[in-house]
Amino acid sequence: MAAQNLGKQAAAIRAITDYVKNGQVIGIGSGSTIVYGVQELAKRVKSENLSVKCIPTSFQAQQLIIEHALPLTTLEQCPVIDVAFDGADEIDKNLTCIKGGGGCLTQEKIVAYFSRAFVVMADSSKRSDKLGTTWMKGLPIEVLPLAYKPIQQTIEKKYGGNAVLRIAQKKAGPLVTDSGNFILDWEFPLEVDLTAVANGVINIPGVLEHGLFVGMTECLYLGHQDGSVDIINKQKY
Ligand SMILES: O=C(CO)[C@H](O)[C@H](O)COP(=O)(O)O
Repeated sequence: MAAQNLGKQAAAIRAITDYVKNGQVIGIGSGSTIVYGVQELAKRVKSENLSVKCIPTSFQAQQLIIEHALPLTTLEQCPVIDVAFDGADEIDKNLTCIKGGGGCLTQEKIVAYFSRAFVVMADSSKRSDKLGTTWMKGLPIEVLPLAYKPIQQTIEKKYGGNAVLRIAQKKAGPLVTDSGNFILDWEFPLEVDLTAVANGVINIPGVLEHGLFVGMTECLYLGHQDGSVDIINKQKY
């Protein structure tokens, strides 16, 4: 297994071990790290005969839940989630995350927000002293397709940087999210107050969500390639 994947797996196993309890409603994030989390969850559900319900944050997450024969539910049926697990693209010391590298940020943020605990699992390469220095692909912003151009121009004019329309792979044209929208990856100037700007960006009509998760993470599990895991709680900061 690649070194980075060892870190992802170690973090995911430890997070699932610590947080999952019988009877919980569990949010399932998206990306490659959560795959290890779902594998571990399925193992525990089987071996301990746990009764849980899972809420997906994407089509990928829904498929993972189904493939592992875990019970699938919806926010309509279970509007309060006990714990949501997800990966991240970059995380700073305040446990603020950039998410959305996989294009699922809006559903991910909804599920995280309505969870009693939002737990991030990541390999150690995701840790950063300053957001934007290890994840160089920009802050993902989900927008309504009809408004992408004026939103792009407004962000660049008002806040600087480049808001790049994410292009699909193996399909001509832009990437279309699970909710039928476009993503602008905003390569922001490092000197901006990212939280303040993200709060401004969200008020532009046609912007649905951005991938900055501020004050949401209860606990970060950061896995290293030797199998060790740092557990970093919100209270530490
Ligand atoms: O935000 C996400 C998807 O929208 C993912 O959680 C993020 O991209 C991390 O992915 P990975 O676990 O593959 O590193």
